[in-house]
Amino acid sequence: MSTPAAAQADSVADGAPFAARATGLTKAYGSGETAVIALDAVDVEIARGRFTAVMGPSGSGKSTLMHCLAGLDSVSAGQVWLGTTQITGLSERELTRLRRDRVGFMFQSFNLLPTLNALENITLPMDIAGRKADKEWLDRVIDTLGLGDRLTHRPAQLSGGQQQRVACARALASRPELIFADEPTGNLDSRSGLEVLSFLREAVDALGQTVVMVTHDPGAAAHSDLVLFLGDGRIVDEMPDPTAEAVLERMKRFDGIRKS
Ligand SMILES: Nc1ncnc2c1ncn2[C@@H]1O[C@H](COP(=O)(O)OP(=O)(O)OP(=O)(O)O)[C@@H](O)[C@H]1O
Repeated sequence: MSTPAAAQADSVADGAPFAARATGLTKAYGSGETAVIALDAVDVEIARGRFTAVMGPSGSGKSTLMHCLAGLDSVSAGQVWLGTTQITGLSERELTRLRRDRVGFMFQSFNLLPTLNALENITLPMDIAGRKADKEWLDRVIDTLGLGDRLTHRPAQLSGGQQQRVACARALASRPELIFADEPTGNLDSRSGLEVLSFLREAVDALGQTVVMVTHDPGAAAHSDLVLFLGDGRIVDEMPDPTAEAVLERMKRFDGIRKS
């Protein structure tokens, strides 16, 4: 979403005021009478250098929105841009390259490789792409995430919170334009979850990254700058500078609609 502050913070390599943008984004699964409209003509702008949370009831289209914005899923209608690049219409090969070069992902399951140590896991996507890490940036990410003394540990030797921090460092390592996090605290105890949220916040505030996070947790959403609320495949509300209480109250209104 555009705000004056976000517009000012726009120091973008490719000159686009938004990290991602969609217009008329529609996604249908199946066809005919059994078709499910997961996203219904959504217009959305993800401000650069900001932390955006996406919330809404189960089945409201949160993951679908994230997947379509990240070029992980095709759209049925509408346009999606990453920076100034229109990604709708790109070939699968072009999309793979774009995701690899410009997008970072964090999922609920950390997807770390058990035989590699923390540092090897962090640099794996770049190693696969044949790219050299920017050492200064990598050191800063590792330092910010407090992983300096854990780099030679394998995932089994790390706590859940530490593993998720490694996954966070992996998403940040190539300095992507945009990081998508899908329930990044879903599998963590509350202390580790809080740690990861603080680091995502830090990635935005100290490192200037852009983060989009799907979550069910009002406490997690309270770490963001802006919450987008999805209902039945549409963006039905938004809340700048959210608090956990205000988000919870807003979510209750979805329950009220369902029960009435
Ligand atoms: N591959 C698929 N095939 C058919 N329908 C799908 C598929 N993926 C999602 N859907 C449907 O699209 C709608 C939106 O799903 P989506 O996973 O985006 O919701 P969500 O808000 O992320 O839900 P949750 O909070 O439960 O993860 C749902 O009705 C879902 O059943």
